[in-house]
Amino acid sequence: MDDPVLLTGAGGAVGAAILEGLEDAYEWKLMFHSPPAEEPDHEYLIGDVSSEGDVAAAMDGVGAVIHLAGDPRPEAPWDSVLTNNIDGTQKMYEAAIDEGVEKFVFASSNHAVGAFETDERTPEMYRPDDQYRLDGSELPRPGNLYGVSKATGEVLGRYYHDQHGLSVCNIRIGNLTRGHPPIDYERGQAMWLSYRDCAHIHDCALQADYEYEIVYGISDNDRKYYSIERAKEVLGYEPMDNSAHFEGEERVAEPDA
Ligand SMILES: NC(=O)C1=CN([C@@H]2O[C@H](COP(=O)(O)OP(=O)(O)OC[C@H]3O[C@@H](n4cnc5c(N)ncnc54)[C@H](O)[C@@H]3O)[C@@H](O)[C@H]2O)C=CC1
Ligand SMILES: O=C1O[C@H](COP(=O)(O)O)[C@@H](O)[C@H](O)[C@H]1O
Repeated sequence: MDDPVLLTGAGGAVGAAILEGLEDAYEWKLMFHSPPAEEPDHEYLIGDVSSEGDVAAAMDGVGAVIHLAGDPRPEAPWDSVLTNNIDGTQKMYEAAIDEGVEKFVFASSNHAVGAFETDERTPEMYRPDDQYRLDGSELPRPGNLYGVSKATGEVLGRYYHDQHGLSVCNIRIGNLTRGHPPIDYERGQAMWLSYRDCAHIHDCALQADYEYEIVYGISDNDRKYYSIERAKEVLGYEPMDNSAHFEGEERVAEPDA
């Protein structure tokens, strides 16, 4: 990727994981919602993804996009997800088409399919011996309006890919936590995404060749109900981490060589 990569939501947790892992791998153009506490080492701008003018300025001169900006709260109200997540993502796609961007990586979420976790399936589906898997080919099944907004972002990508040909990768991110998996939270351990695996899967999504993809962004956890086979096959994703390698905050096993 020779042209700069636009990273929206650069000031957030996922943005931090990506920048920590891939700081020198790309020429970054960062978009923040409010001024960052420290002066970034990369080109940046302040803007709102629901503003056509801000988005056009952000997109100017970039060859690829990682779109993270939005309201990440599972309990977010409709007004917020409508503006920040749905309208913001549609404006990002329009501007990407106008700019001739090649690749668009969208931060989707486990909550786009949260309602597959029925009373009958849980908590067994969170456990290592359970064989239930979602693989990205299933229809969205959100359990909240935030999940609806993420499913809508995926469908917007489908539309802009089919009509305009840009490559789109939707990463249904699990639960990103720094340093160790969530503690005393089986669901979170089953969908843990470590910081370095987060950076790696986004790197893969910038490098690989594909048309339109939906993949799960989790580490290679023994507990899992999301298949990572599609991410491995299409993107070349090779996760390093596994929530089973931790007891609480402490790492008790190393990744397989
Ligand atoms: N952290 C996680 O485990 C997961 C995150 N995601 C998704 O990844 C993305 C990033 O999430 P996090 O970094 O955790 O959230 P975060 O809240 O730490 O970062 C989101 C960033 O987007 C910015 N933002 C919000 N609305 C904006 C707008 N209208 N215009 C411009 N910027 C705006 C915020 O200022 C913030 O810096 C979100 O889209 C979220 O839905 C999906 C699944 C799991
Ligand atoms: O999409 C997201 O998912 C993670 C995990 O969901 P949770 O309901 O198990 O906490 C969430 O932490 C994050 O805020 C959200 O953006």
